[in-house]
Amino acid sequence: MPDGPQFELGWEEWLALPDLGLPAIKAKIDTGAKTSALHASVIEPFGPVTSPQVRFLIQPDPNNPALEVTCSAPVVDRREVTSSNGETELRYVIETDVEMGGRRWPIQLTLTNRESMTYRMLFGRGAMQPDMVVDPNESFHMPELSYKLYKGLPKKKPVKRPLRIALLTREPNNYSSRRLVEAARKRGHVIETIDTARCYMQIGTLDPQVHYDGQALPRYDAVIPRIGAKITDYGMAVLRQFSNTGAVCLNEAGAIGRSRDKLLAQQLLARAKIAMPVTAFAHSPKDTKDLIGLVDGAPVVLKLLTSTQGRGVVLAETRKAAESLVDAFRGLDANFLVQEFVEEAAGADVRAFVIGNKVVGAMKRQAQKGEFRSNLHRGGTASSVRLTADERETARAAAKVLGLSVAGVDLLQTRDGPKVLEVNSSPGLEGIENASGKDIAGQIIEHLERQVRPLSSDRETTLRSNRRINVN
Ligand SMILES: Nc1ncnc2c1ncn2[C@@H]1O[C@H](COP(=O)(O)OP(=O)(O)OP(=O)(O)O)[C@@H](O)[C@H]1O
Ligand SMILES: [Mg+2]
Ligand SMILES: [Mg+2]
Repeated sequence: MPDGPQFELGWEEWLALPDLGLPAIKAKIDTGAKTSALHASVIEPFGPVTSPQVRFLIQPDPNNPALEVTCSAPVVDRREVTSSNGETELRYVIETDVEMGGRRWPIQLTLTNRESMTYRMLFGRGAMQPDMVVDPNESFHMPELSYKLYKGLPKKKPVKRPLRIALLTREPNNYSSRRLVEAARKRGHVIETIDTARCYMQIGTLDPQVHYDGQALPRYDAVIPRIGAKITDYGMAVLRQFSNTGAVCLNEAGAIGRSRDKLLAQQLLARAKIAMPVTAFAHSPKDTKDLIGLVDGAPVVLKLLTSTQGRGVVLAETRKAAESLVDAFRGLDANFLVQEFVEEAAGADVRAFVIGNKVVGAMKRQAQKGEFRSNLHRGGTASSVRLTADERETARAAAKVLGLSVAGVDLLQTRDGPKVLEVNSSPGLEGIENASGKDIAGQIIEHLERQVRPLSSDRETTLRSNRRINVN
């Protein structure tokens, strides 16, 4: 440690990033991290090959998402960074000045758009000067700043203009795709249908692109993912690449992944105290009896994890039947879950359609006589329904926990209130539009319009150029 007076930091500090136009940021000081990180969104590269830049959006105040600042900075690198939750991400690295306690010096920052971080900035040891020490018991050793410093900065409004939208789907002609295309065109946007499975990409460039049929796709303002269960993993990779190009994704790849992994989704919902039917999973065949006991014995519902449209969902009325079914599924090497049978739902469930933290429509599906599965593909019928406040709140919360901005939340109506069956990240539009009589496709496009940021003039340069920059 150097002699002389030390520059002592607490474990959280206010600082400024003047070159980015950020007069006040609350940062977590983290000597366990080498690299510093800034929580940004809508990260997009621009500028000439010789001096690449990146533009991004910052919401400095975690409690005021309406406060947004658009920043730009020179890119010095792209780097693989593993964050504290273990996920590895390819991030832009920028260099900019930091100001703290009357000092100003250049630091390197990576840009990440992980959702919901309490601190907008992580100040790592790589950014610390030789005489700096950190007192883990103290907060705010440096002079306190305030978000009030942002007052007077010009406000950015979402601009009404024709958007360039990509609809990622393998089924361009189904009802949902046709309605989304129609709704986008009606509102003056340009929308192209793109087959997810035909997209390919080169990873690790400063200028991410998605290729299709021998050509680089243009930059889209927004992408609507309608990713089928069969290509979830590849579809998520394609979507992440689109996100890297600066496109707004209607649902993020991570959120789609969380909802598709039924075990993970159930665990996340349970952790958020969202009511669900009692559910159990096991891996070893030795635990069959105990597994059925965990959900209180027969009758139970067994579900193949790869099931869709009700096909892999069976009711075992007796314990014996449940045991033989479990054994049969095991013999087929199938992954499945065992769930308490909610008899009073009486063959009905409720689909709540969530867009941007609001339930915009709902329908009740009733199974045909002698059937407990209400799926429309199994002969169920749909009708419009008015949800209770509890049902609306449960649906909204379930979508939020998984990070989905558009979701179809399926609920069973039980004696103890609504219980979540599952959350769909690409909910179909046909049943809900017909039953509710609402223009759900139009509302989805309207939601996208609110998410897309205004263009600045130099964005046009990026649109035209087809350059590719290798960092190494
Ligand atoms: N625990 C339960 N108790 C009573 N009824 C149930 C239960 N689980 C499912 N059902 C009925 O069976 C139907 C199908 O179940 P579920 O939605 O879980 O599977 P799925 O439709 O095959 O999956 P996906 O919706 O992903 O295609 C539900 O819509 C509901 O009507
Ligand atoms: Mg279902
Ligand atoms: Mg589903």
